[in-house]
Amino acid sequence: MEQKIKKNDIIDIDVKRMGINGEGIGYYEKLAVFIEQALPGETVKAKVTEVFPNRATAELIELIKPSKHRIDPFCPVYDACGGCQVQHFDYVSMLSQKRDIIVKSFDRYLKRYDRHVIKETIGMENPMHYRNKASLPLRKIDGKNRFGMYARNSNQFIAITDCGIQQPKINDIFMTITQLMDQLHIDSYDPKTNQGMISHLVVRVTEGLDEAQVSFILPKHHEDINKLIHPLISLHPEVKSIYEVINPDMKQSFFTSQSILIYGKETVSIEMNDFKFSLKPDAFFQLNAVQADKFYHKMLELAQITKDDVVIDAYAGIAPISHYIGDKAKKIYAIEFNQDAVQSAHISLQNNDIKNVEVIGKDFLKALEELDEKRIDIMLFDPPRSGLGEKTIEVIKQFKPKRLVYGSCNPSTLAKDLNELIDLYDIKEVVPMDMFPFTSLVESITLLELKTEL
Ligand SMILES: C[S@@+](CC[C@H](N)C(=O)[O-])C[C@H]1O[C@@H](n2cnc3c(N)ncnc32)[C@H](O)[C@@H]1O
Repeated sequence: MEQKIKKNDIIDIDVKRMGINGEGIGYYEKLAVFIEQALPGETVKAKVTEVFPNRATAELIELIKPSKHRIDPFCPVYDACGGCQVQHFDYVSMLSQKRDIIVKSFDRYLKRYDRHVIKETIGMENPMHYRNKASLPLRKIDGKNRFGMYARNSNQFIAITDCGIQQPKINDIFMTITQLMDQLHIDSYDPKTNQGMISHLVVRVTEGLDEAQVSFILPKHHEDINKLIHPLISLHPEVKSIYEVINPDMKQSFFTSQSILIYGKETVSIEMNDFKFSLKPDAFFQLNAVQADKFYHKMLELAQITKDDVVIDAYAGIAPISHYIGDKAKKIYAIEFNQDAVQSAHISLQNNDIKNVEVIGKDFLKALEELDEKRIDIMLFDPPRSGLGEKTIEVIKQFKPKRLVYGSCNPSTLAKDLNELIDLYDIKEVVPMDMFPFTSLVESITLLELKTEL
């Protein structure tokens, strides 16, 4: 079908809602047009950048009628950097947009549901400086090593000096390391020229115990990396753990099996809800600890666990959910396939003297296949963005736990998964949770109860 608009057309358009990537969406002759940085309620002039059969994209060129919720972004490189998507929208309005993104996903993918089950988004009192870990590329620019981010929708490097969503200590450590590299003539690796030494830095800082872990990511081993250790720890004694990670192709994640401890302890410690967690560099830990604590408490509240319940903590990471449940359940199986996370979970459960959790270091489906347990009362899920998927849903239908608590970081896969479960389960409550302020990411927790009439 021929579209009414074509590339480079300039259009005036009313923005109706926000898409999952934080863009404004308006309709031109029924065609959805996605406009970056346009806000719901605005009328804008936009230049069409691409036209596809079912949608178009456009670039905002003028605000004809701005939203009263539009604000000035706090970050000087916000327009270029791809890290945040919604700094131009006031925080409280964005919280209700996050709920709306879930509503729109449910409208699209669920054959039936009651909108009232979706509650208000739980936000942060102070949404700045929440990230406790950053994995950033390095580049040498005008003779100096810099850390940065990639530009929106591209791999163009944008140098930064400070980031308002990272904890200040992370910014300080990045700054110190790049300055030390300048002094010691250690260069950032440049993939275009294949020259230099360090391609990325991963820095994690821990709440409560104020420890830091630094991982240098290098395409190949280099002895000179050791020169950075002593100046770094004398300037930042909180750095308790340093790794050299050899990653020749950067295809998958930063961490590879060649992660070598070059200074200090294998793990750093974080305190949350009176638990002390020990983190290896590649172990998943929620990036926003303040919200993570609320997230786990909410999961626990919705799960309504009793002393007789056998519980599965699926996609467990270092098993924080199992820690929060602790002796409220009869038995908990924490299932996680990342071995760094599994080791961290074992150490943490032992340190916190939690005895009724069995950590199974396997793929979720394999673990359930081998599980010698006839009855599972409650399953708590916290999967990656791809959601549960068909096979996991089959397993749920086979075990039929009385209650499912589903922590999700992707409203689309959540809605698709729920659609496969609603013949067997009632959706009782969906609680959106803002784990990543100033981004368009939406997390939520859903409580499902097995239908009683079945
Ligand atoms: C979103 S994280 C949640 C971790 C944990 N619940 C927390 O709050 O810290 C998802 C975890 O699932 C793990 N994972 C992903 N796919 C898996 C699978 N098929 N089987 C077991 N674990 C898996 C990942 O390694 C990751 O640690």
